[in-house]
Amino acid sequence: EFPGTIDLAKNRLAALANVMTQRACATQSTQWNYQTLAVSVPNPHVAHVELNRPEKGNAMNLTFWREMVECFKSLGADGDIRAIVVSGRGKIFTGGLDLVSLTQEMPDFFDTSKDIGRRAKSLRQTIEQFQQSFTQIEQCPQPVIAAVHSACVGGGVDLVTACDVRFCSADAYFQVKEVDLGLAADVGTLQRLPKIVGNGSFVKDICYTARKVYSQEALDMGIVSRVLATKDSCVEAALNTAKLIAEKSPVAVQATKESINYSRDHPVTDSLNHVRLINQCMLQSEDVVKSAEAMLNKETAVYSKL
Ligand SMILES: CC/C=C\C=C\CC(=O)SCCNC(=O)CCNC(=O)[C@H](O)C(C)(C)COP(=O)(O)OP(=O)(O)OC[C@H]1O[C@@H](n2cnc3c(N)ncnc32)[C@H](O)[C@@H]1OP(=O)(O)O
Repeated sequence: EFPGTIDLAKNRLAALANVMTQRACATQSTQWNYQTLAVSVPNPHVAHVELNRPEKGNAMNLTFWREMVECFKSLGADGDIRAIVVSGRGKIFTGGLDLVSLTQEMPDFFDTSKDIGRRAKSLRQTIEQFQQSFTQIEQCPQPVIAAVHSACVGGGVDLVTACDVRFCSADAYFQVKEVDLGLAADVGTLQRLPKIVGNGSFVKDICYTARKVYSQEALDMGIVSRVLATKDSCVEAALNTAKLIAEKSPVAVQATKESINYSRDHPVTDSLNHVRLINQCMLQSEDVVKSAEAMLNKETAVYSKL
């Protein structure tokens, strides 16, 4: 009877909902304060982690290695976050291990006055800590999407191989650069890349030669699943994919990540048993009923915080 009044009320409610969503996103993003990473929540339930040393080519110093663990532990434990995008600020995605910090912040590496056994032990601990920086991405329950532009060198390849999904821009290249520095890659590439691309000859080709793999070859060989024209369109595509994931049941998505990752490292029979154990719990989730009802009623299901 009062169509004008009803429309007005509807518009006000929509505006209010919009403001509340923006406030929720802003409140969430203030809890992550880092020197080498910028974390924001551009869409509800979606976190965007940007490597944030653009003036240093997002090179990985000691602070970065520590903050990656803190950041992904914190995001992983956040029941409001359902998908995460990782990209790099500035001209390049990352130049990898900070070669300046290697000499300035990690003097133990080169201190020949110390006993070899003690130096080796200290180095082993450092490598383990650095490995954890990227293993934390794999262990975080939410899917992580890498959006790579321009150079992704050394530690950058270690980082993106720990992510669940990789997109890149047309100008991107991947370089397993370690042999050029006289070392074997040791923070994940040699372990994860063969399982991503499934072509041992290609993996050894690029790891022995440190040659650059440009976007088209990266797509052909399965390092990435999409190539976008520019950095901006690449980040946008990653955020859109994250948004799509965030609309699904977080129970279903996180169990899916856990099962795929487990199956990568175990025989099929063990993996089938593993998913049985997950689903004997998760099939009882309210999300299953909600999803079925929404499907039958041609509605969109809304899932509660995990
Ligand atoms: C326990 C071990 C754990 C991990 C091990 C990881 C191994 C590796 O990561 S090996 C790879 C090491 N990285 C490199 O060898 C790359 C060195 N950088 C470059 O070759 C180039 O910078 C580039 C990545 C090709 C980018 O070139 P360009 O686009 O021309 O930019 P630049 O002007 O060169 O760089 C801008 C700015 O960033 C600094 N920078 C870039 N990468 C690094 C780095 N890896 N370490 C320290 N600094 C880096 C570069 O010096 C520039 O800074 P200025 O102050 O302007 O000089």
